[in-house]
Amino acid sequence: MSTAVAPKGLEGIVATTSSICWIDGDAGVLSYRGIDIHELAQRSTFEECTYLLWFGKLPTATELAEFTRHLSAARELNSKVVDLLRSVPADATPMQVLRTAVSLLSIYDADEADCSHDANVRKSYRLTAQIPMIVAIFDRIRKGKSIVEADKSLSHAANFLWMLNGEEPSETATRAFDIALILHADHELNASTFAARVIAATLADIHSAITGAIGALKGPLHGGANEATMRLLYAIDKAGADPVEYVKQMFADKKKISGFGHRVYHTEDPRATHLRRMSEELGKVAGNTKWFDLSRKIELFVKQEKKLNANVDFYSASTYTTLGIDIDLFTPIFAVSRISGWAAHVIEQHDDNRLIRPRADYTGPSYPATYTPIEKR
Ligand SMILES: CC(=O)SCCNC(=O)CCNC(=O)[C@H](O)C(C)(C)COP(=O)(O)OP(=O)(O)OC[C@H]1O[C@@H](n2cnc3c(N)ncnc32)[C@H](O)[C@@H]1OP(=O)(O)O
Ligand SMILES: O=C([O-])CC(=O)C(=O)O
Repeated sequence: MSTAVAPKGLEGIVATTSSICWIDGDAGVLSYRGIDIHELAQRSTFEECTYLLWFGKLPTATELAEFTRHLSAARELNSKVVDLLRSVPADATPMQVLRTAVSLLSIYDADEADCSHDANVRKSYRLTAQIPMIVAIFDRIRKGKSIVEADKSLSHAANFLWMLNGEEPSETATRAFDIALILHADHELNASTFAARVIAATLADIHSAITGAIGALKGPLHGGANEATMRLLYAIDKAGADPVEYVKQMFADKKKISGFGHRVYHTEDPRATHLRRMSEELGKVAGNTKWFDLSRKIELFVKQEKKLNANVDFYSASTYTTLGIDIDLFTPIFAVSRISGWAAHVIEQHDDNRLIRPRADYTGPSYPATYTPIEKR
């Protein structure tokens, strides 16, 4: 066995084969099953991308209609899960609640322990339909509003906005949200997907894998960075500060700027290109480009000073704020989309499984260390 130690954080290590997502971090290319993300963002829908991720090809019109019907039919939540959403403290964060509710879902899922391909696909439909429901229902409960029933005639994006706001979303908001879902759907072996695959590789069920993935997504170095970005924008705005001076001070204090940098991209994150445009366009439609303008000033300065590019989380912050979405829903909304990629990876892992179990380079006391009896320590 090789004794070479992998680079810290496993940077650059190829840990598995996968046919789902291909990234060229130097050229700024992201593709789902080989299809460029720019083309998908312009021409596809979240439903079609999810089909592509799960089944490895674009659907025919009949296949897409069938898939969409299955996905919307799965918009059902066990009443025990709704009871949980009612019983948690109103100040619980939506990410805490989502992680807990997805874990609870497994108890009421008829296929829970079945890790066969077909059972995984059935559970993937359910999880993909249920995660947005959990996010929307909890948000309404904590605000003292009545729950809005799912509308099975609406698209995935429109139904989420409908259940969240209780009013039919505009076409502009629905399409913007759908594009955001497309952009966030998968990203190869990012931390949450890798966590999901490690869990799945023990032959644990998909709910366990997705519960773990949600836990990994929550961190500010990963999906939590979209919330952290918006908190930064609010802090600058509230202080009435010059964004460049504010960020300069953060650099001086050795603080990281959320929404910048990436382990794989060494150039523009192709998803940021779309989110930047959406942030600006939605701001213009809403008659308020304040958050876009502030973001752009920060982006130009960070790029100039540190050669760091905005990642997917940077402009999703101002985009979601302009869509009227609360800050602590940003990371749950990442999960509303990423469930499609997580599911694809769990299915792929279970279809050709081997336990994932690397080694550690031991740096503790040398062996054999003395066991001193407790009374002599
Ligand atoms: C969906 C996603 O998960 S996208 C990523 C979301 N996360 C963020 O936006 C959080 C901010 N960004 C970061 O923390 C990092 O860029 C990560 C976590 C995304 C990538 O991390 P790594 O590949 O491990 O890079 P690492 O953190 O080692 O950074 C390398 C160097 O760039 C600096 N750097 C990287 N990102 C930033 C940043 N956002 N702000 C300031 N400096 C940064 C580091 O301080 C480090 O500098 P040093 O070599 O002088 O110590
Ligand atoms: O790939 C990564 O490390 C993080 C990321 O951009 C994502 O998960 O979308």
